Amino acid sequence: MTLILIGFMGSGKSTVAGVLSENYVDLDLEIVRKIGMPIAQFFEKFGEAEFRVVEHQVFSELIDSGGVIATGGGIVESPENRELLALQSEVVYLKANFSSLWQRINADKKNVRPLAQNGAEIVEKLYEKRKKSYQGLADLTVEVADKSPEEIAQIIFDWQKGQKE
Ligand SMILES: Nc1ncnc2c1ncn2[C@@H]1O[C@H](COP(=O)(O)OP(=O)(O)OP(=O)(O)O)[C@@H](O)[C@H]1O
Ligand SMILES: O=C(O)C1=C[C@@H](O)[C@@H](O)[C@H](O)C1
Ligand SMILES: [Mg+2]
Repeated sequence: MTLILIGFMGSGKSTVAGVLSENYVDLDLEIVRKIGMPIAQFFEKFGEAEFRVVEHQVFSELIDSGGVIATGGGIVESPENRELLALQSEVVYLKANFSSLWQRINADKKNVRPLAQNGAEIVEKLYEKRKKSYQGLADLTVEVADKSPEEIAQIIFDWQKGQKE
């Protein structure tokens, strides 16, 4: 069984995956490895549609790896990825209100997110558009805005344990 974290940019998928497992797979990092350049540069050169093709390839190769996967915020954009996610039974949605996410995205200088370079209103529209997909595909939803990564990881561990009992 693969534990898959989904949610908007800044929700903490990569951070929480690191607490859950030291061997977690970060889909964005795997994509960077495959394309040989930063994601922002790939968007500039080839555009979002091409990025989604690569994202789907990498995701379908790793989805049955059995560990923990931190997806990118746009994993639900492609219908093919939504189909893959619907077949999984440990999809965890890290949910937060937009203003918390926007604060985190802007404070995070380490990661340049091409789709977050637009103004808050445009990014919020993207958030509103994706919200239903994240929620609809989730087996577990965790409210993350007021919790530490460790608290979030503990909630997920406890839920997983309950699933196995
Ligand atoms: N629970 C938390 N509380 C406070 N800050 C957090 C929490 N989780 C993550 N952060 C911070 O928010 C920022 C975004 O986190 P992270 O990169 O893990 O998000 P992500 O969901 O993987 O984003 P993306 O979709 O762009 O990959 C980072 O600076 C991280 O340190
Ligand atoms: O929300 C998105 O569409 C994205 C989020 C990031 O994790 C990256 O996968 C990329 O920047 C696209
Ligand atoms: Mg991430």
